[in-house]
Amino acid sequence: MDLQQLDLRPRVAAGVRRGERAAADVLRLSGLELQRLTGLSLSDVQQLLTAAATACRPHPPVSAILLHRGECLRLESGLRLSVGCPVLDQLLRGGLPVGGVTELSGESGAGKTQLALQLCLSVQYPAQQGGLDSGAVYICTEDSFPIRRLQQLIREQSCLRSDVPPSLISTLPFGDRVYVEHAADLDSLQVCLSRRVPLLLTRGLVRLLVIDSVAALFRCEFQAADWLERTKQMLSVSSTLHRLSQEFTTPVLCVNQVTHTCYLVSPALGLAWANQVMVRLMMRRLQATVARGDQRSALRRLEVVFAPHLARDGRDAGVWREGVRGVTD
Ligand SMILES: Nc1ncnc2c1ncn2[C@@H]1O[C@H](COP(=O)(O)OP(=O)(O)OP(=O)(O)O)[C@@H](O)[C@H]1O
Repeated sequence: MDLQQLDLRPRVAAGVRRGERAAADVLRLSGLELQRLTGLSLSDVQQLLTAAATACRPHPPVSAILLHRGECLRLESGLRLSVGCPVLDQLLRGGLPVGGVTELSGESGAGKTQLALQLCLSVQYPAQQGGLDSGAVYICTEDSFPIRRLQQLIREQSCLRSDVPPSLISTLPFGDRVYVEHAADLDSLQVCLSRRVPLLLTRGLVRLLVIDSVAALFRCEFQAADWLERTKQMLSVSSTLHRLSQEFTTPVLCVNQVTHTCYLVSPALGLAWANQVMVRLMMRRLQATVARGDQRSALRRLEVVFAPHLARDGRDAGVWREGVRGVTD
């Protein structure tokens, strides 16, 4: 934000021109430093600081009455994006939280991509059906986007979502509202997150951001000795994701891989990344199989590893033609 754009008294504006600082820089300086740089009095510096702080604040303050009337979506902590399956929604108390980063980790073939695709369709339903009435942006980092599987999931929506009137399902342009991006390295990811994704969010075209997978980028770009740079880049990506999620009340889903150490399977990227996610889910592929009609599936288990609002728990599930569904008996 340019300080010249602020609504300032002429004397203060003249002082600002002498100081040649941006609004964010001004807030990092003490009152005395600002007085020295601008030649302004203490009360003028106070006015300058108030104007700069107001300009830098991303959201206006919210009063209790606005919250009570439900007029501030951004602060409604209860808002969730349904997974599209009542059993899994029950585990997640309604689905993914809209403000924060959710990580879904698991071994190859566990079904992470299947669940992520399902969320890209679920987000398109109206709020009454657990959606957010908008599209999704899906950033692939390693594999190409599974377009044929997405088409199959779209065809099978009426089977998965028997709770939704078929007339509504047939009117939703599912395929048109999944925006696919490819980011093969960290620079492309940052460009995508800082330019293209905010455009889609600002225009209201998407209300879900998926990165599949986040580990791939950090695994291939850094050697063990580059841990400091790797951590810096990881924090930079995660802070961008948090900002987008908070600013646009949008759930962010990061698919992550796992590392095997002795007999332990743990999510990749270590503690530095673990501290950046709000909800960590883990999907496991078990030995047993389950049947449903004419279909068979390897049994999966979706577990909550940590979340501020959820207990550690899990549900069994299967991956079917129509998508991922919890198994109840
Ligand atoms: N059309 C389908 N019908 C039924 N099950 C399917 C279908 N397509 C994929 N699956 C199941 O999903 C599994 C693949 O899941 P998915 O691609 O989500 O794995 P992943 O956890 O993302 O693995 P990776 O980390 O390797 O990408 C397959 O092994 C299969 O069991």
